[in-house]
Amino acid sequence: MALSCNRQAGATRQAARSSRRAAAPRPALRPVAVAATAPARPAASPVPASKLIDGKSIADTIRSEIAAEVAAMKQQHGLTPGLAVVLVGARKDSETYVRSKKKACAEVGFDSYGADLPADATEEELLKVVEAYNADPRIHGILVQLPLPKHISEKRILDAISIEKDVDGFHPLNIGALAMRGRDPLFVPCTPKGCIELLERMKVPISGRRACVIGRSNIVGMPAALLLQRRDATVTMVHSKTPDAQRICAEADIVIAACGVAEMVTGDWIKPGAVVIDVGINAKDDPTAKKGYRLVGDVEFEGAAAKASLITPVPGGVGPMTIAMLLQNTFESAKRVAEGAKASH
Ligand SMILES: NC(=O)C1=CN([C@@H]2O[C@H](COP(=O)(O)OP(=O)(O)OC[C@H]3O[C@@H](n4cnc5c(N)ncnc54)[C@H](OP(=O)(O)O)[C@@H]3O)[C@@H](O)[C@H]2O)C=CC1
Ligand SMILES: Nc1nc(=O)c2c([nH]1)NC[C@@H]1CN(c3ccc(C(=O)N[C@@H](CCC(=O)O)C(=O)O)cc3)C=[N+]21
Ligand SMILES: [Mg+2]
Repeated sequence: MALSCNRQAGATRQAARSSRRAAAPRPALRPVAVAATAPARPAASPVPASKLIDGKSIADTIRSEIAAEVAAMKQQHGLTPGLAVVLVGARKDSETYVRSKKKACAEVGFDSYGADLPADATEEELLKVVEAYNADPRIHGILVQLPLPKHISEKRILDAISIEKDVDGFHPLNIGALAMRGRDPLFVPCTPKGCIELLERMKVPISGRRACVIGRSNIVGMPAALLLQRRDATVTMVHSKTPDAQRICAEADIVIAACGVAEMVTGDWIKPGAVVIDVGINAKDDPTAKKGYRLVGDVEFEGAAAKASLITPVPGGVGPMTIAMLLQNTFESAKRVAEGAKASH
């Protein structure tokens, strides 16, 4: 097992890289010249920019807001938020996500800690790591990257994470509070929280609207539906046993697609003018792409965009928001410590 911390060389290197990036001049907004040489999207795409929800750019804004708050926290309280990311095994996609989470931490000024366990690590070994992080005052958030290898009980591991450090928001006590009126969870799961944040920043009204959530997983669909309901939407969840999912979806003003089936939601599923949030991340073979594949969502983008008033792209939609919300949750956790606030459950 390798326990590591990026405080020294890693953090400095990342900070240097991010400040270089921040210093790089942005191209001036000159529509005529720009449009003539470099259209914002490929010319083949009929989707106008005014329909796009730019998750990447909204996430960048949130990250710079957090960076400023972290600097103030360091000054006022001498406290640096710390996030621990635990990876078991070596799935390529998980390694990529964990890397981008640690990089995002460094860029906003957090310390990040990591444990990389081999794929054959035992449940007991993983529990020991979680317990060490629960007890470590430098750490305000613990994320155990999912999925875990089959021989380890996700339930047992997620239940072991201290709810005060459960920045993924997956602990049953946090989910339970999310489901109940008059209660507030300590943390809301990052991906659904990011979906709502996109709707709010785009000024999409939620109260009184019909919403359809496609998928009911513990980490995306179910908490997304709870969040919409808390904002007074009338929510229908559809799943793999729903016979008429398309008809139900076509009545919705807001669609959150999280079914894990590439491009399943076509234009026929979308009511004219609806707002479409595509959570899906799927690799699709594409011989013209550098890696031989490209990422597509659970929504067939161009067909759905033709009907929608607003739509998130993949990549560049919900994904970057998930990471921004993870940073936000970790910051909030550190702030509770800084302010000595007792966790309210
Ligand atoms: N952008 C991001 O930050 C993140 C993206 N993702 C992506 O979001 C998607 C969903 O992830 P996750 O929730 O973990 O996936 P899961 O596989 O855990 O859940 C998928 C859900 O979709 C339902 N479903 C499957 N097939 C259909 C169908 N044909 N019609 C209707 N519903 C269906 C399933 O139904 P049932 O319950 O009956 O099995 C299940 O509830 C994936 O593409 C994943 O890669 C996930 C996490 C974060
Ligand atoms: N404990 C835990 N918490 C998670 O939050 C969690 C997890 N396990 N397991 C896997 C899923 C998936 N997930 C994503 C995060 C960021 C992007 C993301 O940044 N996507 C970019 C592109 C990424 C790329 O290019 O590969 C985008 O959509 O633009 C995607 C997916 C978090 N998850
Ligand atoms: Mg899953």
